[in-house]
Amino acid sequence: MEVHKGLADVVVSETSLSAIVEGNLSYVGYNIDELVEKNVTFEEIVFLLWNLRMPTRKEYDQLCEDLHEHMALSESVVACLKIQCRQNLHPMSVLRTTVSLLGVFDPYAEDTDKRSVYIQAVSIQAKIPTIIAAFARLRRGLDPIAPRKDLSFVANFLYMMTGEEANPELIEAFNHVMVLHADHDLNASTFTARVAASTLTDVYSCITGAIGALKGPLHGGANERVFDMLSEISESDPIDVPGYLKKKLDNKEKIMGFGHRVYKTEDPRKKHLKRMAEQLSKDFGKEALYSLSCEVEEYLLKEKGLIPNVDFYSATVYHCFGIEHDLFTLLFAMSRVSGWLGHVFEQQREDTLIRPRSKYVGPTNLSYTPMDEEEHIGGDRK
Ligand SMILES: CC(=O)SCCNC(=O)CCNC(=O)[C@H](O)C(C)(C)COP(=O)(O)OP(=O)(O)OC[C@H]1O[C@@H](n2cnc3c(N)ncnc32)[C@H](O)[C@@H]1OP(=O)(O)O
Ligand SMILES: O=C([O-])CC(=O)C(=O)O
Repeated sequence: MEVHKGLADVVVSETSLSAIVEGNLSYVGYNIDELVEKNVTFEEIVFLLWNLRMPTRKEYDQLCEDLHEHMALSESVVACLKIQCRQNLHPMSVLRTTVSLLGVFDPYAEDTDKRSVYIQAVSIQAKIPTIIAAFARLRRGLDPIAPRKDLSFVANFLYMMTGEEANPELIEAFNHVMVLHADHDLNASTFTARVAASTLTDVYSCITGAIGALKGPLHGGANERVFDMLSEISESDPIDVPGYLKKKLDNKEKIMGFGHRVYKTEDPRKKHLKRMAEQLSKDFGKEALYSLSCEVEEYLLKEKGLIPNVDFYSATVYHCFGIEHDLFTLLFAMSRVSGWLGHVFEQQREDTLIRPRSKYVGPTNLSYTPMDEEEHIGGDRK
């Protein structure tokens, strides 16, 4: 039995959502560079990933209306968010639990007809920004701000965070970040969502599992750790980028925001995020953070041939948006849920249980001895 550790390079399904070909990333055939350059809205990407084509004006307006209709949180959900404002509970755990809770309050959560599944998906997609913004405010002792029907998905999120309408440049930049994070082949959280969907479980269960997988530091959780690392370097006296990184590499520690299972030369999202990080750091007086990031990138490329992944410059971008660093991965989830849902639909259509094999390497031919008998072979039960 050949073992494919980490399923590296194993193709386990077909998809029409996103493709990584020769270092380029496309969604349903549209290169992300063009989607960013032409300012395609995040709502268009949501439609694209769920329907495998771009919307007509009528379909687009309908999706925006559906999202607006489902953005608000019930009092019960807000009450549960308040309970979760205790220290030491990671915000990604709050998001995971709250999305699961949405299923508890949805009377149609177990329905599997097309319309119900669509409403479940729209409800999850629409409520995630409201959950994040409400939690961010509640834990600071502030009241949540209700979403507005006249604002786009991105503008609404920024508004709910602060109570003020963001300026158009900021909305455009945030929209780019959302577009860039929407889907990415069979990454770990998407795979989690698809494995769950393959058992024909409900949509809330698929997305709850995916959030849990994205939280990990080897996946989406890396963006938060990137910020921790940059802060640690910049707070040290004297600042010694090569010394800091060399020590980590010598200790065989992974540098967060670097390396990728698929990309070995360049992550096509990086150039966009780096450009945004440069611009936003100028706009918000965070140039030192940006130049430190560049120094880290240069050192790791030169010394180890390591390349930044999507999480590296997104940390600087999110920081410039004024987002607290333990919320960074939640912003990733707010975008990626569009891809997860598209993959759940695709997996439901495929209708095949995902169930790989493992190679057994444990002990064999043991003979059972009841625990109360004196002579025991097993250590703990002696
Ligand atoms: C949205 C996302 O999920 S993007 C990824 C976010 N995760 C991170 O940024 C965490 C840091 N990165 C990593 O841990 C890895 O690069 C992963 C998990 C992303 C990919 O891992 P893999 O595909 O398994 O690559 P693998 O671990 O085999 O790396 C190959 C070599 O590069 C090294 N390497 C890879 N990434 C890093 C890193 N970030 N820091 C130091 N060394 C690294 C490995 O140690 C290994 O070296 P070796 O051949 O001398 O043993
Ligand atoms: O594809 C991966 O393994 C990780 C990644 O970059 C993503 O999920 O965006």
